[in-house]
Amino acid sequence: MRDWDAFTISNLPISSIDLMENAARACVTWLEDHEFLYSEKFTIFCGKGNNGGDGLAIARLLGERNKKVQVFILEFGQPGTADFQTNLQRLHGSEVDIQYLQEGGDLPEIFPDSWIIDALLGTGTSRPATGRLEILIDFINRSGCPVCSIDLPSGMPADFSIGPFNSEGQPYFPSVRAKVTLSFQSYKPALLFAENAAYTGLVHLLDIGLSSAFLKSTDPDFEGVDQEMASGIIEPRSPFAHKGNFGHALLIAGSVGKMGAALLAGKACLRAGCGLLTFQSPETERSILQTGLPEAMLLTGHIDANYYRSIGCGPGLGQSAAAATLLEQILNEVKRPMVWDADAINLLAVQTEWQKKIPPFTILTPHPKEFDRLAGISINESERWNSARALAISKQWIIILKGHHTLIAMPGGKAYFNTSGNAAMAKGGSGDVLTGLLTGLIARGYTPEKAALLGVWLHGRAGDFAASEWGMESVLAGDIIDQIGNAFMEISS
Ligand SMILES: NC(=O)C1=CN([C@@H]2O[C@H](COP(=O)(O)OP(=O)(O)OC[C@H]3O[C@@H](n4cnc5c(N)ncnc54)[C@H](OP(=O)(O)O)[C@@H]3O)[C@@H](O)[C@H]2O)[C@@H](O)CC1
Ligand SMILES: [K+]
Repeated sequence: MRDWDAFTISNLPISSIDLMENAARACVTWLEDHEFLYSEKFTIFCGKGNNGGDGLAIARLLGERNKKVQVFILEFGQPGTADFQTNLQRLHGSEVDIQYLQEGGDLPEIFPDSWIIDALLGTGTSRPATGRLEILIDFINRSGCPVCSIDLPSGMPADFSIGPFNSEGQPYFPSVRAKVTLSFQSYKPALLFAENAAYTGLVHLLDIGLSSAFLKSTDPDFEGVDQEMASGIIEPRSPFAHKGNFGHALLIAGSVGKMGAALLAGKACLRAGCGLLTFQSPETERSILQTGLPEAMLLTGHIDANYYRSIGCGPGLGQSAAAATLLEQILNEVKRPMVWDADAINLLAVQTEWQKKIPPFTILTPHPKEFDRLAGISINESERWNSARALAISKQWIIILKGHHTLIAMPGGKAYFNTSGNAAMAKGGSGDVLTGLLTGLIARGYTPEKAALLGVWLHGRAGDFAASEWGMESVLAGDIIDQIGNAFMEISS
């Protein structure tokens, strides 16, 4: 982010103070467009870095709109940054009340019915808050006033989880609890971790005019998957092709009582566009599969695994000895990337000698608990993300770590986070849909890397369409499948 700022300042005719003004204006415009400006009073807490400079500029702009504004500047024992000082001078000419908070001094008296603007610390946070800063963060959190944090909730480091949490529920990094966080230009990793969400509140990204040339000139090792990226991956379906051109997928899925998972994966697999689908499932469950998904075939005997263009393993498979034998046979025969999920991953965590047989670029789709079984327990989400990235490199697997912002860690070291999807998808069966979709996309001809990015995006967008039809509480995994077509059409047009 700092490199991006510096690139913009040296390549665009814009100074850092003007960039700060852009940032403050973007915040106030957002506030004007939302309920915040119905409030007449604002209490603004500023540090002495550039985040505090943003707070001072916001104070001036709110003052110009005839709002009642109090500013409290926390003395860190350092002079402010140059842009902080410039904004302090600009503010001195206004009606805004400015007070300084000293180490050891009294806590401030604030308007009880104001909104708090939190501009104590931003991306410069380098360590857990202590002393006066920690006391002030606690004071803000107990004030009962709604809080709007600028760039990041103060105290939250830009790249990490604020946890682990102690027995009283206090995080290792004491942080402001915001109702809304207005962040500049791009997601900081901290804004993506589910365990930080109670502190970030709703996150809104604001465009402050950072140079797009910078993004084109670099290949960041961490990037968001968005509609533009998904549209760039999708390949049109040739009008001259037949079903054999779109690949034959094999799903090793289902066991007694868990055939629903197999069906969900199978339907999603075919919705991904592949030509043919065969299940390897228990013979006794034949009628469920053939009634539930007549488009698919069923295999109960020996598998010639190399016949299939893609293989997905795990949905509803269970962890029986028979399932383990089947997977071991697959591992001994198959040399091309597969998709492994659910019980296949749980078995892999136990049968550690299998791990070296997993073909490179195989996609694994664990949820956090499955991942911890595979890679060891992480103390927080940022550690888990780092662990997933390291495992993807060391094993040459593609790891899709499912979550609110699903992480996609590539064997080459690059990682992506997904920006589609919603909490309505946190229900049984949703993961089976993703596994089927990924298996179908590989059969359809996408490389595993492209299938991972496209599949995760489509799955999330289908979930978004399903949530807008059924509401956040009532989406079923099958509803996600029904919307895969709409998600495809959105990025194909
Ligand atoms: N660059 C630009 O053009 C633009 C930047 N913008 C804004 O700038 C923000 C980044 O500004 P920044 O780099 O000055 O960092 P910021 O977070 O304000 O403070 C760092 C200071 O805090 C200190 N400190 C750290 N941790 C601490 C702790 N626990 N307890 C106590 N002190 C602690 C740290 O001390 P140090 O670690 O060096 O000892 C340093 O003195 C960014 O988030 C955005 O809001 C926008 O205006 C857009 C244009
Ligand atoms: K802040």
